[in-house]
Amino acid sequence: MSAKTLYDKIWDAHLAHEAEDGTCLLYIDRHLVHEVTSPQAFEGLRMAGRFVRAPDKTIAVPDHNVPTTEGRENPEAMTEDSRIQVAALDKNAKDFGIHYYPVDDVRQGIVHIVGPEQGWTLPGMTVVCGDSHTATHGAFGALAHGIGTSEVEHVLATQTLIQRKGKNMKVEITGKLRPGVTAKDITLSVIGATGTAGGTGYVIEYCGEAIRDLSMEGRMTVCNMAIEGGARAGLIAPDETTYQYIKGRPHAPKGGQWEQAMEWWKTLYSDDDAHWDKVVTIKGEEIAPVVTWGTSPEDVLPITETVPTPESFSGGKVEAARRALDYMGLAPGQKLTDIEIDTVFIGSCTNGRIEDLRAAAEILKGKKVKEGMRAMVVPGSGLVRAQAEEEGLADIFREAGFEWRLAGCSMCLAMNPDQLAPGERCASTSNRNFEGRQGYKGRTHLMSPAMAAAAAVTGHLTDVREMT
Ligand SMILES: CC(C)[C@H](C(=O)O)[C@@H](O)C(=O)O
Ligand code: SF4
Repeated sequence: MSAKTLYDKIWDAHLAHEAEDGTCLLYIDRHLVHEVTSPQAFEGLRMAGRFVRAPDKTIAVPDHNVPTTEGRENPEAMTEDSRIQVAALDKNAKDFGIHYYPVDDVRQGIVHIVGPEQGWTLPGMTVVCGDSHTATHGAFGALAHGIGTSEVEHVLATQTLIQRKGKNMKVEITGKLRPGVTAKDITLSVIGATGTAGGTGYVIEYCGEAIRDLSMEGRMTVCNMAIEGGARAGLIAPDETTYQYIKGRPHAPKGGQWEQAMEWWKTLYSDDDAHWDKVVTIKGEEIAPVVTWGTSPEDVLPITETVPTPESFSGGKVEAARRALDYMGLAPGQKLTDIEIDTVFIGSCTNGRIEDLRAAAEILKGKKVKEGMRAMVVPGSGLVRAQAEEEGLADIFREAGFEWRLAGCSMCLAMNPDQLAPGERCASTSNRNFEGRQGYKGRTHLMSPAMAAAAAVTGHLTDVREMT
């Protein structure tokens, strides 16, 4: 048998059919559903008189539209569009008998945080969700594809997905990270190096010592942004860290089933002589705490740098950079640490997990946010929130002047009440800095939770290494 990558192995184990032209039918183990991309899919089923093929493998949770303030169960708290989408998910979950975490359930949260937390996401699985950041689940060594609404309907009805096989790309992060450098800096630096199209057509497997050293939270942060690098999915081979995280979670296998699962999980690695279509290697020691300066996740630089001149780029990127600087209200040559901010958002499926909150609280302990700063922490799930309260993190945030919110996508995207006003500038732990992403004419700088906390205190983008 020829050598295989981890991607090849999971793919082959789920291949139900391959047509002559290479179109394949993959069996899907887990289907995660949120309120934005599912209403038409369920409507399609209803109109065709079909049902959900595997309701036990289908898990729904509202996250994008939900307000993050107290009293949010009240329909009045939402815009009409949001209300309709959330009400549709409520009804569809009940009508079709799928697993559901409604807005008043402590387990509710961002779909990509809830899935792993509840033990739905397991190594070697195929996972889909009508959401581009499904890549997050790849941190468990699961093949996780973001899909569109028509595909959501197809998976609901058949538990299969039509796909073509992607190419294999290896991203190796060697050695150790330096102090102050986190998973977010890894994933942003990879995109900085490869560009937002660098992964197009590929499934990326992240490996190397710096990846192995990451917690599951950190690995999820890395895989979450595989999609921003253009890849179809991101993967990390499971190991002891993975098994420890999974063990005992509500839907994780137990007893004999655990042993059986482990037999399969232990085979989930890329063979030494497997073929890679593309390889990128980055030295862990050379990664710095980074921030984005522009309107694409690839517009990333170490915090010690200055805003680039558009002419320093080539091709179409010259004009793109000019436009980005204009939108961001920045001047070439300006020190990144001189950029003043008025808003801080800590949360999202990239950085809304307990470890992220711990890292931010560590910086904020005994400090106050800069006067006039609007700073909020939005835990990625109700359980993350509860744990943070138990650990005393919520008190640290509140005492520092942060708002302590309920779980949801929140200010990661402008689909709910948490938004930037035109011209506002945000230090954000989310994953996208596109024009208008956090609100019309809002300006976003992406960074790690520790860096965002540091900026909240000083009022400008800050090198977290100077905050101790
Ligand atoms: C709303 C949803 C379809 C979208 C996605 O696919 O990623 C959102 O989660 C995002 O992050 O932009
Ligand atoms: S937190 Fe942001 S990136 Fe993640 S699913 Fe929600 S909107 Fe998308």
